[in-house]
Amino acid sequence: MSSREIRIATRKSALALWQAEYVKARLEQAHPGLKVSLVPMVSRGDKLLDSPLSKIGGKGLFVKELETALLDNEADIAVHSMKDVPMDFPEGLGLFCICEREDPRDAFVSNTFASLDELPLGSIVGTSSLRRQAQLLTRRPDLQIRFLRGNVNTRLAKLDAGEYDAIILAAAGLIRLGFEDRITSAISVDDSLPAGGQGAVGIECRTADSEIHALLKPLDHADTEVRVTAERALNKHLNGGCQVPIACYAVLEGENLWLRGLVGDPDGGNLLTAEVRGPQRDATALGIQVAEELLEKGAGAILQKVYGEAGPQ
Ligand SMILES: NCc1[nH]cc(CCC(=O)O)c1CC(=O)O
Repeated sequence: MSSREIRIATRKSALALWQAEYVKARLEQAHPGLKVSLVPMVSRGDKLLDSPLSKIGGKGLFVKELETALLDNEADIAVHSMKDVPMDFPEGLGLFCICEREDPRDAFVSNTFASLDELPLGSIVGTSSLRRQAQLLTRRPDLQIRFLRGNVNTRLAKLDAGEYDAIILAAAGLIRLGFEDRITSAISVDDSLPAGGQGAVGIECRTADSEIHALLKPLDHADTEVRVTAERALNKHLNGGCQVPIACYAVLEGENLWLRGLVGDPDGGNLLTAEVRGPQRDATALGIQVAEELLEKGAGAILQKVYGEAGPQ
């Protein structure tokens, strides 16, 4: 390999930096002697942490600055949480690597109560995810959902300050940042179906940079890739992402893939579900099939209501 350096564009949040450092370490391990550096940047989404994401232009905000750095040749790769990566890439960029998935579940975090089931009537739960809210309120219509954004540390601090009886976060983020002991209980995917791509890290780079593609190869995780491919196909067909009340989760069963999808009214009480089993090689078609089934069941009206309030994602 050449002696060129790989520059990683990354947001400055603790989780983004952890993920960038993780990719740096994996690249250095796979290619001894390779030079890898971080190019930290502040995204517009990071500057507007107090507004609901859906109201300020969607999660694409976090990705745009990184993509501009790639296109301007100020960096070579961008490391993303797969659940935050929009479905379509700008001309000249694409996703060229998906790393092994961490725990994909949502985590229940509380200083007082052991699990969702033990929350007293009317408890205050912090989350700003419409996906989590829809599933929580369907199961527990008595709960009061309160807005909660900010990075993982901020969210934990708000819980510790007593603003909430419990909060819901992705287990993966907590584990990566060394807060695994804050996970009071992991919520089964049967009770809170994750967001597409949750727990997986992906790497975006220039389509034409075949030298980088080759260097990224050892970080590919085939099982994760096929699962996330099915989940993203579902999301894409529904025009969604993690700021809309869409959940989807794929697992492998030998040669087959089992994909579950869900669209829920954020106010609770109306959860539409669909699932399919089929060959792994049909991952994209299976994602579209589950999305179609959700649309047949009325997902369009729920999503229209959300998009209507927030504008397109
Ligand atoms: N939406 C923000 C976000 N993007 C990725 C993660 C966690 C890590 C992951 O899912 O890979 C989180 C935090 C959360 O949802 O609690």
